[in-house]
Order: sequence, then structure tokens, then C-alpha cells
Amino acid sequence: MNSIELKSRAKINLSIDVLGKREDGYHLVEMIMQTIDLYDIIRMIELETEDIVIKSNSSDIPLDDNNIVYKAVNLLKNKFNIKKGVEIFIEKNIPVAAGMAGGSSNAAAVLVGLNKIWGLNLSEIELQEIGLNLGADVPYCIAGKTALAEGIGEQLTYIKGLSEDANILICKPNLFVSTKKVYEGLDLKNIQERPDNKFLIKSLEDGDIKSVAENMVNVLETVTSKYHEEIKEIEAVMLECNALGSMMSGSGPTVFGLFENKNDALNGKEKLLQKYTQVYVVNSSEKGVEISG
Ligand SMILES: C[C@@](CO)(OP(=O)(O)O)[C@H](O)COP(=O)(O)OP(=O)(O)OC[C@H]1O[C@@H](n2ccc(N)nc2=O)[C@H](O)[C@@H]1O
Ligand SMILES: Nc1ncnc2c1ncn2[C@@H]1O[C@H](COP(=O)(O)OP(=O)(O)O)[C@@H](O)[C@H]1O
Repeated sequence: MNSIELKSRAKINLSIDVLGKREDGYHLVEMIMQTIDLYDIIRMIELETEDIVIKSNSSDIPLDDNNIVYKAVNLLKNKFNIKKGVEIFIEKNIPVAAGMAGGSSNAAAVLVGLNKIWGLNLSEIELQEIGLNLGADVPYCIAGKTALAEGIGEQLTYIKGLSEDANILICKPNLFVSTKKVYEGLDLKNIQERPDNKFLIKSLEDGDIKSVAENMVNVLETVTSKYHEEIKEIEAVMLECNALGSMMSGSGPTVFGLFENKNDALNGKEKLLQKYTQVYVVNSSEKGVEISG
């Protein structure tokens, strides 16, 4: 096999708690991650030369060695002494720098794809261990699903997720947020409200989307929303349109709302499209990276 196509799915966080900070600056988290059915498509063709060529339909991402997929290829080439290269086309649908792990999931897809193309026979756990060198969210993105993530995000316990018919309205305002700066902006000694992850996990097990929506907390939201009033504005629109709950995902600036009724979610989408361009109604997904061709 010398070519492969994969779906590289985005995630939202149903909760984020930050418990402490490691000496290297990384923060210790306890957060619930949920894969959604919004995905980029990654097409890879093996090259007999050692080149790493990146192409994309998006002008928002770098196409050189700053792209996280370039780093993913290089990592495997060096680790397994591979003398070949690859051409990668990234069809971008996931908003960039959004708090939805778009880059991390692209890196995850490239690891899964090259494992097949180069016949490395690495297990999912081995791929997750390698992926951690690229970013804290990469191990999660490989298998996707719904997980309680601890450590720096790499210690994964799989839990029951949102039902696949839950309606999720997503809105990415046109702002740039740096994940590093958001973590650095958090005052660990002064966190006002934390999520009760045990309660959220129980609500997910019970299939009680209302209880999940009403109890979602992301401690990073206070940092990002302090500088960007759009976050609270988008949440207000979603709640006016009968969202059961609305919150920022990851380090932001994407805001999502959970809706029982699809028409309410579509109505919210119409309202938000009057001001924002990146607005989607999606469902949750049970799959992470998926080989599609
Ligand atoms: C906030 C979260 C929540 O899911 O998501 P996003 O906003 O990126 O989607 C993640 O923790 C983001 O993980 P990820 O985006 O993979 O982080 P990395 O690339 O490894 O790190 C970027 C920077 O974020 C900070 N960082 C990241 C993870 C973590 N547990 N503690 C941190 O302090 C570090 O300063 C690091 O230099
Ligand atoms: N393949 C990629 N997809 C998206 N962003 C990428 C990629 N490679 C590098 N980046 C850069 O990484 C940064 C974070 O992007 P992204 O992974 O989408 O953020 P987040 O994890 O917050 O959703 C952006 O500044 C973007 O330019």
C-alpha cells in the first residue's frame, strides 16, 4: 500500500479542571474530552525520496516544518530510520487555533496512516506514547471517543459519551488564542468554580444530557473570556435559543452549546451566522482517527 485517506476528528471539552503545574510548565488537568463528527481529511501518498510535502486547501496553517504533521512524519522517520518520504494533503474543515485539537488530530491521523503505509505494526498504545512527544492532546486524538483525561491530558480513562443524536452547536469567533498564554494566565490559587467530574461522568452514564449541560465547567474560560467578550455573547445567544448549556472548549475561543432539539440548534446557527462565519451543528462521534480509503 502506498497511499491512504483518513478522517481526523475534532474534540470538545465537556469539562476542564486544572489541578497544578509541573516543573516543565505543563499543567496537570482533569478534563472530559468528547470527539465530534467534524473532521479534516488527510490524504497521504508515499514518496520514494525523503521529502515531506504538505499541501492544504486552507491558508490558515503553515505548510513547512512548523506544521505539526511535518513533525509527526519526522518523528517516525527518525525513530524507525525510514528512508522514504510522504506527500500529505490536509483538507481543513476544523477551525484552526480553536480549542478543538485540529492540529493534534491531524498529527494523530498521520501517525496512524504512516503506521500502515510503512508497515510499522505499532499498537494503539505505542502510537499514543509516540504521539505525546508532539502534544498533550495527541494521544487522546488517536482513539477519540469520550475520555476522562488526566496527567497533562495523556492519561485516558474511557467513559460513556454524549449520545450520537445529541445536537452540538459550535461557533468559532474570529479571534486568535494561544493555548500556552491561556494556561499561563490561570491563577491556580484563585480558581472560583471547578467541574465535578465524577458527577458529570455519572450524568453521562445515565444519558442525562440536561444534567451534563447544566454542570459543564471549564476553568480556562475565565482567562480567555476576560479578554474576549465574544465568548459570553455567543453563550448568551445559544442559551436564548434553548441550549441546555453552553461553554468554551479547550483554551478557546470556540464556544459550543448542547441542544435537545435540533431545530433550536439550527435556529441558533442562523442567528450566529449573522455575525460569525465558522458555525456548525454536529453530533458526537464514537470514533477518533478513521481510515476512510
Ligand atoms: C487546552 C486543551 C484542552 O484539551 O486543548 P486545546 O485548547 O489545545 O484544544 C489542551 O490541554 C492543550 O493541549 P495541546 O494543545 O495538545 O497542548 P501542547 O501543544 O502540548 O502544548 C501547548 C502549550 O500549552 C500549555 N499546556 C498544554 C497542556 C497542558 N496540560 N498544560 C499546559 O500548560 C504549555 O504551555 C504548552 O507549551
Ligand atoms: N495541521 C495543523 N492544523 C491546524 N493547526 C496547525 C497545524 N499545524 C500547525 N498548526 C498551528 O498550530 C496552532 C494551533 O492550532 P490548532 O491545533 O488548530 O489549535 P487547537 O488545539 O487550539 O484547536 C495554530 O497556530 C496553527 O497555525
